[in-house]
Amino acid sequence: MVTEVKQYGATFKLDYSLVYWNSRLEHEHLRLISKFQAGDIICDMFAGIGPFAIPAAQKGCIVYANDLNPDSVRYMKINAEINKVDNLIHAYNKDARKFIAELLIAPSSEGNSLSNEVSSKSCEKWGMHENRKTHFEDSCLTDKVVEIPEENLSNSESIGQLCMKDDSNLATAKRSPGSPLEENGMAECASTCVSGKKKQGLNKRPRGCVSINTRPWEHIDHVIMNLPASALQFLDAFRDLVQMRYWKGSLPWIHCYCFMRSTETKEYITSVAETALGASIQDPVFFRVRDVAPNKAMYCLSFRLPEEACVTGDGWI
Ligand SMILES: C[S@@+](CC[C@H](N)C(=O)[O-])C[C@H]1O[C@@H](n2cnc3c(N)ncnc32)[C@H](O)[C@@H]1O
Repeated sequence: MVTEVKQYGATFKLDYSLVYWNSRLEHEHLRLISKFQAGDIICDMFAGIGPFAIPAAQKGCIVYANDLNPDSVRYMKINAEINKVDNLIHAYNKDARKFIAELLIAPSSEGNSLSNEVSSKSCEKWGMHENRKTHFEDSCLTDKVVEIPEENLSNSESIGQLCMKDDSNLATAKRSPGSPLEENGMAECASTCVSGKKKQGLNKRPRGCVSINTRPWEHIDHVIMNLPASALQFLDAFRDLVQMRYWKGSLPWIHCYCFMRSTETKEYITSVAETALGASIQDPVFFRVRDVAPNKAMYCLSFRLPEEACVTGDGWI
């Protein structure tokens, strides 16, 4: 049965029989999003119909959101449109390991750039249906301008500080022609122009426009992993994935949801995460989300991806 629910000002259309929805997570969605800032690049590996992705995009974040369930992705796209943030959310329907590997894979060689034609094709594939295609093609090949209320830009994110070099050819991603990214159109459309001004149309460039051209293998601010029963095991996907020679700025925060039984400890959960990552975690932060049974609670384990888990040399794996 298709229904509509509201959370923190966003509307979500969904069919309970086809997709996951838990209204008891509303506070947790809000808590995590409160840590994001306009312009942040967010990667949601288990996005469902978008309860993290959509409010994050409403805040002005660029979101790469994935779910294995095609119905979830279908509703996520519908909800992105309903909430008018479809220009900030890039939706994928893949297994989470494949998704993160393809999103973060770095170019095989500098200067091996694909043509605009490839980017355009990728963007066509990204389109939800025919009448959206022009919009996505346009937005991939030119800057996108989105409307963000002034109050969503904090003082530290004044337009001048956020503004980066304009690069409307971001879509010409440096990929080898055989890359799966070419086929799937991943990471091609991250050139987003964020405007603090109200009432700006798509592809119009206002004065004071903020352009964010960072590609996901260069920088991601936060990764969300809300699949509490097994997200810890998915951390192995990050082993040797980020290449430090391409990475700009701090490594991402990973927010990995998990269950903890009363017989288990935070140290034990951390050790499970470290084993999966193949690296030690510095200063893990645990947040108790809710009790799910008398002896079992849901937690969010947050930590910065350790450099030890990344490729630090010049080598290409
Ligand atoms: C607990 S729900 C979380 C959904 C949403 N993030 C939320 O907070 O409500 C987990 C989601 O992970 C998806 N999922 C399960 N296994 C997956 C996998 N291997 N790769 C990607 N997504 C997966 C499910 O379809 C489901 O939508």
